[in-house]
Parts: sequence; structure tokens; C-alpha cells
Amino acid sequence: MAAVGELAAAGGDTVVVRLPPLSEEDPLFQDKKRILDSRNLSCLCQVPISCSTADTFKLLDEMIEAARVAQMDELELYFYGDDDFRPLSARNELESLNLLLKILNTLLLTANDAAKGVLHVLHDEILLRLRSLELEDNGQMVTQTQNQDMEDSLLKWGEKHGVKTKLQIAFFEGAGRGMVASENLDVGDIALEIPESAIISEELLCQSDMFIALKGLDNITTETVLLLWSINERYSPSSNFKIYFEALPANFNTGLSFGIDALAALEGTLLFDELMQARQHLRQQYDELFPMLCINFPDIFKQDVYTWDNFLLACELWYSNSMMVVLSSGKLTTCLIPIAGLLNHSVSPHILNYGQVDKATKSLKFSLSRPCKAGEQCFLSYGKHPGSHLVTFYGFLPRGDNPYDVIPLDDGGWAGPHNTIVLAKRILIHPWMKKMVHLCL
Ligand SMILES: C[S@@+](CC[C@H](N)C(=O)[O-])C[C@H]1O[C@@H](n2cnc3c(N)ncnc32)[C@H](O)[C@@H]1O
Repeated sequence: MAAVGELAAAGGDTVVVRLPPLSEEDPLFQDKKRILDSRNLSCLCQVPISCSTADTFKLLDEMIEAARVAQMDELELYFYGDDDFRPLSARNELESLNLLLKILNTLLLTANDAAKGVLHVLHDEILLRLRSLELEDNGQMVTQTQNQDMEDSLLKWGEKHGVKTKLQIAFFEGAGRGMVASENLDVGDIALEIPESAIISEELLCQSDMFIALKGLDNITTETVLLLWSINERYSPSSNFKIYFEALPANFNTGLSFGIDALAALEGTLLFDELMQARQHLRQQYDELFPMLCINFPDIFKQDVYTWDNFLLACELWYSNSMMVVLSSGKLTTCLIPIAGLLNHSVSPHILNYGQVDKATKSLKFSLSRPCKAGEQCFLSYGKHPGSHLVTFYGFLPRGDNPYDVIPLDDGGWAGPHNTIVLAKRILIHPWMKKMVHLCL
């Protein structure tokens, strides 16, 4: 949602803080409008420049309340109660406070001295609230790193290619590598900046033999070509991204490659069905492409490289490590991003908004939506995923209550962490998955 700020002089003594208006295209438009109306809230708040601090804070509470409603997603709306005046979720709260902060920063750029006073009060209070959010998700750091040489090479490679970072690589119990802040980082600080030229995206493909060979074929999407290209690159000694590929884990251990024992233990659960469907889909896709491509293009697709195991490994790499990014060309595309790919996920992340290459600097910036102290793990949001999706495509369950762990009900609604309806009879849950659903039981 783009931030909209406006410094309007209503008789010269008022500043207007304007949230982006609700979009009528939003499927939740009517519900959000109804909630705003019923609470006497508006996306537009007029703050008298002579307002007392206490009154300014009251208006700020209303702005935050309106921002929470405006930023609400379908699940937050479903579990929303008429007497709810609390943060709806860690993500919603971070989004709401950061949206207001962005609007106030824009207003401050053009404000006159009289207006600056009240704007600073609002701005500083939001920063204070962001700094005091108690959102713990500290993985236990085991060592600085396990494979120092490999990670050092990756960071040096990054430096050579223009990567700027205030993060270091460390190893965490149960999560592999992650990144920790090397200094105290505050809201708005850029923790990591990756030049567009260091991003692996379909734009690299255009000149490749593989792209040219497959261009005329129907039924092969650019994303599939990129996945196939990455299989070759991973094993090619002359790849420009050799160090990146070498630094990847040997196995991703996502649900897609769970062994027989793990699958047997999950039999009867919804997760088992999701895993089996995803694996079958990938196997079918592989069988449609191979051995056909090896026969038709033997110089490009070597049989010993394009095995089912390597194909599955590449799928796991793309599922667990890729990010959607809008490139400077304006194209939204799936990318692998060296070094940024080391950031682990949290339901209360430090980095929320990172999906757009800055056209001026031609770089992708990862700025903080909440502070991260030196030595703390810095988390990213991989998106609003339930546990089953995270296990299937990433191979882990996040710490803390995941608000996206919900189960569909027959009436079209959901049961989840905010709702204590008993659902045990609807799903057979293996003890291993207890964490995902314990709040529903
Ligand atoms: C983008 S990579 C992050 C870097 C990865 N930890 C590594 O060592 O290369 C995503 C993978 O990290 C792990 N991961 C990410 N967030 C996690 C979390 N909160 N808890 C446990 N594992 C996590 C999962 O294995 C996931 O598939």
C-alpha cells in the first residue's frame, strides 16, 4: 500500500495525516468500511498544531486503530471482535506503525516550523512504540558459524559485487545459518543492500543457450527454464554464481524430500496430503520434461545432471530460498538473492517490506520495520504462511504462535490461534505437528 501524506492548512493550524484510502477493489472493502464507521474512525485525521501532547496521543491511537483496520487481512478480519482494541497480529501492528511512520516522514519533508512540532511528537511516539514492541523470536545461536571458510568467501564475493551489509552470518540451533546484526539497528536502518546485478533472476537467462533452445517450446514457463538453468549452474565450474551455489546447504530437508519414516509418521494428517500432492505434481512435471529434453538437446541437458534427485533439489532451493522482487525494469519476478537468502523467517520479523529494487540505486534494500540489537538474529518475513506450508516448502515450523495456522470450517470460516473451537475430530494430528495446532485443540 503506497503511503500518502498531506500537509494541509485548514486555516493554517491543522495538519492532515491521511492513510491511503480504502480501495473498492479490496474484497474486504465493505467490512473494513463498516468497522471504521462503527468506531467513528477515518483514514484522514486532522491534528491541530497547537494540540496538547495528551490529545495528540489520543489522535495517534485513533490513527493506529484505523491503520490496523485498513491493513487487515481476511483472517484478521474473521477473528476480529467488536471490542478488539489490541494489535491484531505482530505483522499487522508492524505494518500499521510503519505505514504511519512513512506518512509522517513524508509530511516532515515539507512541513513548516509550526507543523513540525506536532509531527515530531507523532513520529517520535510511533518510533517509541515500535522500539518497545515485545516481539521475541530469538533462536539460540550455537556458534558464530559452522563453515567459516565458505561463509567468508560468500561475504567477500558479496563485497566484491557491491553488497553492503550490517549483518553477519551465524549458526542457529534447528535453523542452520541465519544473520545477526553486527551493530544496533533501528527502525528504517538498511540492514542489507544487494545490487540488482548480484540477483539471480530471469533477466540473466536471455543470453543463455538454454533459453534460446527452449524459447520456441510451448508449455515451458520462464520460471521453469530458470529452475532448469540453476541446476546446470550449481554444477558448473564457470558459473558467475559459483560461490553462491557452493555455499548452499547440501540438502534443504523440506517436506518435499521427507523420507519414508517421516511420511509414515504423518499419514492421515492434512499435511501428509499436502506433501503427497506437491511431490506428485513435481514428479509429473519432471516426467513431462525428461528424458525429452536430454534427447532433443543433449549438449545442454546432460543426463547425469538432470536427474530426478537434482530436479527435486532445485525445486527445494527455489521454494525455500527464492523471493518475489520487482526489478528496476518494473517486472515482478522470482529471484534467488545471494546473502539475503541467509535470513531466516519469523512471524514477528524485523524486515517486512523488501520486494522492490530501488530504481535510483539499482539495488534491493532490506530496511528494518523494528529494531534489532547487535548480536540478535535479524528475521525476515517469508509471507503469511501456515505451518503446513512452511513444513512442505521450507522444512520448519516457526517459533511463537503462527496466526496463519488455521483450519477451514464447513461454514466457510476458519478456526485458528485466536479461536478455541475444538477441531480435533476434523484432523488427525501426529504429535510431531502438535505445535502447529495446539492452540486449536
Ligand atoms: C532462505 S533459507 C535461510 C537460510 C538457511 N537457514 C541456511 O542455512 O541456508 C530458508 C531455510 O532456512 C530455514 N529456516 C528459516 N527460518 C527458520 C526458522 N524460523 N526456524 C527454523 N528454520 C528456519 C529452513 O530450513 C528454510 O528452508
